[in-house]
Amino acid sequence: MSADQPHIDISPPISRAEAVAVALERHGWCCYPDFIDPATVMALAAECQELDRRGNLRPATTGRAPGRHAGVLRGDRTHWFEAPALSDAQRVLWGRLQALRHVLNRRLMLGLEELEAHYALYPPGAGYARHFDRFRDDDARVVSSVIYLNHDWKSDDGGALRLHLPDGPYDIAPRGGMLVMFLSAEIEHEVLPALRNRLSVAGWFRRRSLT
Ligand SMILES: O=C(O)CCC(=O)C(=O)O
Ligand SMILES: [Fe+2]
Repeated sequence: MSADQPHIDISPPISRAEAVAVALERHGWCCYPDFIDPATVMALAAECQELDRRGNLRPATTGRAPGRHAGVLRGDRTHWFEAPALSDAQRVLWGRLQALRHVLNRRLMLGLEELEAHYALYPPGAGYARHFDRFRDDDARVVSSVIYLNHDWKSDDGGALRLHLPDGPYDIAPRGGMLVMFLSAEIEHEVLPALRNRLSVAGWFRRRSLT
């Protein structure tokens, strides 16, 4: 290679985070199995279940207005991560998501300044109707992420995340450790009801709000 040739290093192995950034740029979404290690997934699942046993998961709302009725739209119960007051398991996941934020900013120049995340538990039969993650009254959400915490999920347990892509619907089973990411303003999606509890951490990478 001559000295004046630009050298762009895209040779493998690229990191998982970089693979996610490349896929996001090309397709607007991506899914990455086993993105989070099984021990962390187990610890997060145990914590989510314990919070639910203690009544600390609350019926989810939609939009920013507190208490906005969501009952017909979504049936999950949630608990927000309250950084910097994070549990050990939350801190591991938070670190991975922040690392991802830096890579997305470096590779895609998205200007993502903040992260917000919550546990979500969908009891059997609960779903989330077709929607976009970007609110009408707040355009700060740029990239959505979901990490699933479900051990040994079977295809007939239901509970798929259905992405509505230009080519048609695409279903992703919520298997433990899987990361799904997509552009919040562009990919419409829904959660199909499941036969068993369906656990996850949903997160949003935000830029400074323009509205
Ligand atoms: O849990 C999922 O698969 C997606 C959840 C979702 O769409 C949301 O919380 O906005
Ligand atoms: Fe969503």
